[in-house]
Amino acid sequence: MRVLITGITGMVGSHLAEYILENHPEAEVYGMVRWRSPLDNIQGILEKVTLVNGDLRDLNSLIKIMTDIKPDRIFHLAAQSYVTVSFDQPADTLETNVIGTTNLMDAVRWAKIDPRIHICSSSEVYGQVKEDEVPITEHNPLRPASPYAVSKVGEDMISLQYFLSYGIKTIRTRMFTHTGPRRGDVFAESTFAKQVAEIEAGLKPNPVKVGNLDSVRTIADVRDAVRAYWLLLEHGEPGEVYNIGGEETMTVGDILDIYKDMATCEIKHEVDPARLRPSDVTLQIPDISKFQEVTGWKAKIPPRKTFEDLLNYHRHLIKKQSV
Ligand SMILES: Nc1nc2c(ncn2[C@@H]2O[C@H](COP(=O)(O)OP(=O)(O)O[C@H]3O[C@H](CO)[C@@H](O)[C@H](O)[C@@H]3O)[C@@H](O)[C@H]2O)c(=O)[nH]1
Repeated sequence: MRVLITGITGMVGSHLAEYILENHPEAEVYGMVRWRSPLDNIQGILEKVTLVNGDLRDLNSLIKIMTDIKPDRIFHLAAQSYVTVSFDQPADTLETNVIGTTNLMDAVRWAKIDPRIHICSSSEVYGQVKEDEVPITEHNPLRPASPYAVSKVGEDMISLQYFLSYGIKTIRTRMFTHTGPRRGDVFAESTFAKQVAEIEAGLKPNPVKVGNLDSVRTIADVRDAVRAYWLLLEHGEPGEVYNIGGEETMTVGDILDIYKDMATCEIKHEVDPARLRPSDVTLQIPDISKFQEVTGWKAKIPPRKTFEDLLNYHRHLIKKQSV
């Protein structure tokens, strides 16, 4: 079986590749990279995967990849995934996420192949829900509150349309917050961990800079998330959409408190107005029963362990950089 991962160099893509290599040795893993993608996250598996050059904005490059590899499964993870940046660069976000996904599916049509395709939509498509609208099911209304969220609605819907029009076997997930080692340092729980590690190492003054600490999230570990994605393409129904996420609910402020507790010195914090968004999504609690019924998936790693591993990841990077 040939498996193609777009976004293999990112946090999720790299963990997914490792999961497949370890648990499904019969699979040949291909990863799509842009020529300038940093390969740090996949250093340990470079000899076990085949990298192919491509760009979501370049249809020809995708057609070549599909024709050459003829993947049986595609995990489409590549995206502009940062909400804050999407407010500054909305068109760029829409182009990568919506046009890029459309190109990917057109390439599959052109190559006349019939893979099962995981489309990574997002919990952000539900936007700001009301208190009586949680837990969020797949039937909640879509009220995107950022250009990023709009781009994920577009990606989600175009993938459904390609299934309805052409029978392309897209299976969509709306993943709630997932994190762990290798998480980009722009996201809340990762920037907090990095700043704590820098303060511990004497590289940055106290306090930790923060944005809105009141947002409610559930946390899933990225290593549980990639196992969920594998199960999705094994057991999910083409054309369907599934919520996936963690079960423990907490505020972003609670996450900061966990790091304060783990830190080797006293940590203060301060709100940085630049970290506040024009509109924020402050309540995200998923109902994941549809996905669990189909796959039997259950998270194994508790959030505290996830945060500990993420903090240690940043501590390790800082140590490496200072050598
Ligand atoms: N980034 C960031 N967010 C902060 C900060 N302080 C507080 N926050 C708040 O923390 C919440 C989470 O923000 P992010 O970590 O940037 O993630 P997100 O907006 O929830 O989006 C993430 O999850 C989605 C669902 O899985 C993903 O689709 C998306 O790509 C991203 O990974 C938001 O309410 C944000 O305002 C900070 O210093 N930085």
